[in-house]
Amino acid sequence: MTVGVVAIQGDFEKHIEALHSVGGVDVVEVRSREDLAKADRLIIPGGESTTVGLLMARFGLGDALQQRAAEGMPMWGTCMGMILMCENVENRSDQYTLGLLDIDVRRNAFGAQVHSFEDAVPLHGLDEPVCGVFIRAPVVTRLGEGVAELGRYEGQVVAVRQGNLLGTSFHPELTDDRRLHRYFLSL
Ligand SMILES: NC(=O)CC[C@H](N)C(=O)O
Repeated sequence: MTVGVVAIQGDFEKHIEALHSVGGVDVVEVRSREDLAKADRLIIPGGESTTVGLLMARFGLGDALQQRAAEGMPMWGTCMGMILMCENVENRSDQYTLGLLDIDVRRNAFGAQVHSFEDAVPLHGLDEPVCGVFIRAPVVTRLGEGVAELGRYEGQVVAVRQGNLLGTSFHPELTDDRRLHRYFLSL
């Protein structure tokens, strides 16, 4: 199995390290349609969603991603990745998104970079909570019919699944807990 990690900007190297520590998969950095063609599933990391969205649109990677998602490719967006996968950014409605997850999000919902924090987040299907690292994190403000809520923090939805598509507000790649990476690889 080859896992693509979008490597345009952001903390993609942390996801690549996490995948190597889980083992048993090949990893490809995805910057172009050609890179994407080598991948069986895809992680979109944390970063700056405005910048990465513009570059994805410009290089035609966005269209290719939409096509692969429609064909059933498992994809997981963490923080920026979930923002890019959403239908609409509530507090920035002109922002380019891929519209893969039938959700709306609010960006920077817990405040600025200096308000970054870690805390325990209980998730459906996991016995023990994960350590959620929230860095200018979004929350999900609307869930479409086919979208399952996987977890909340302070009453806000911070993890969702829609078929093979996964979104988390926080950054599991910045912890040593690999349960979510394993879960994603099992989809
Ligand atoms: N850690 C992150 O990915 C931050 C996301 C960033 N606040 C954005 O809106 O793009």
